[in-house]
Amino acid sequence: MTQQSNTDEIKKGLAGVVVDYTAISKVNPETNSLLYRGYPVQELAARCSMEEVAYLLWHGELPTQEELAAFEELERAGRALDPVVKRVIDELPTTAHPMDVCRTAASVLGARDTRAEDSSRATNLAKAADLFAAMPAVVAYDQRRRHSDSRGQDPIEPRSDLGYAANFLWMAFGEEPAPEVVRAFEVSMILYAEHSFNASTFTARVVTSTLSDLHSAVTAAIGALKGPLHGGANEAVMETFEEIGIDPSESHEDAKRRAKDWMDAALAQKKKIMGFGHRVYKHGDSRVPTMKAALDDLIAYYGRPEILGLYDGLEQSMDEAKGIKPNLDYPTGPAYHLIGFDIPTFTPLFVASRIVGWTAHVMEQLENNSLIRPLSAYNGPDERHLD
Ligand SMILES: CC(=O)SCCNC(=O)CCNC(=O)[C@H](O)C(C)(C)COP(=O)(O)OP(=O)(O)OC[C@H]1O[C@@H](n2cnc3c(N)ncnc32)[C@H](O)[C@@H]1OP(=O)(O)O
Ligand SMILES: O=C([O-])CC(=O)C(=O)O
Repeated sequence: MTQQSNTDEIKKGLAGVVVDYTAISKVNPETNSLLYRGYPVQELAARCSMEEVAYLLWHGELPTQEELAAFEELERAGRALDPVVKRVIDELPTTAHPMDVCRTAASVLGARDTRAEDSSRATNLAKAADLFAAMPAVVAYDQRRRHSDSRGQDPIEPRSDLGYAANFLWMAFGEEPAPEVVRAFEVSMILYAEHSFNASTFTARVVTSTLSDLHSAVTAAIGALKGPLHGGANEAVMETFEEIGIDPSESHEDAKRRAKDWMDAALAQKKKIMGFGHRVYKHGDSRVPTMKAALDDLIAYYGRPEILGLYDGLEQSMDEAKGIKPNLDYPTGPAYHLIGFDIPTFTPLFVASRIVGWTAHVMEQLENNSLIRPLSAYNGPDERHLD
């Protein structure tokens, strides 16, 4: 291959490159749709629990009642914070970003897993279910310890009478959450669970393609999700809201006006606005209407119309100025804020959900593996010699 033909083939950021098949989800920007194993994500979000969706993504079919009961039992049994993970977290400074804490926890759980070198499908399914069950306690405990005095706040014991989403909120806040809040949170978890070959999932597949283990793939994927061009954008959205200023006594219209002014000034300075744009969807993210409806429910439940004013103001002025639409991180940011999570916890919430998609892709990659190793076009100095 000549240098010239090599260069012609370069696709920066792999934009538009199809690298493999997947049967896990279908992102279709033409129809603005997202299917998990063939089911529209909107239908799943309206009718299913997070546990059912996790089962579907891993197994390819929704569980029967018996299969669901068995999976729920397994998930509930694995919720407690691992004592070694707790000790390691306690050694980390409370200034550590919660994504670094999640990444460390995934790595510690891998090092403690006696099945580490077994990558059979049955073992990987068990490892995936364990990680899915374990991560909420990590996220919840880390938020609690960051808001306590130097002795730390004890983790809240999980409740086996609550579903995945309700128990997650219980462990984070120590209060039984209202059904409206649980439902909105569960919808966000379902929407975040899977999205084909996004950057973090591709990272997991690259690691898996070397025949490394599932926990290594998830640990690397967490690192990829952290960046603001990917999962980190949900935190950046809320930082934007805070920069504009949140005033619960303000009307929807006043908040909207201030948000529009902020956006016009930011775009005039050519700033990139987090929570807008997408590599695949160019006419709007298929998941946003469903998450926006969940956000509307939270705004009504908490009585916070000014949040909607900020949301509408930014969205409208971005649309008018550049025609760029919000992505899923745009409605989840204010939704998590209303629920009571602090901003650095937002991307770890994404982790807890996306563990499902990452691990489904780990198993799919192994079913028909080929080492992922693209080529590069060299543009460094010509050959030279030491003399
Ligand atoms: C769950 C998720 O991970 S969803 C993604 C979350 N990430 C964000 O919200 C970060 C903000 N958005 C972005 O940075 C981008 O839209 C990305 C990275 C998501 C997608 O990027 P790409 O497909 O590479 O599009 P690209 O960055 O080339 O943008 C195309 C044009 O739109 C502009 N644009 C895209 N997104 C934005 C944005 N959020 N704010 C301002 N301008 C934008 C670019 O500046 C570029 O303009 P130009 O052609 O005049 O240079
Ligand atoms: O698909 C992408 O590039 C990013 C995204 O929306 C996701 O991972 O959910």
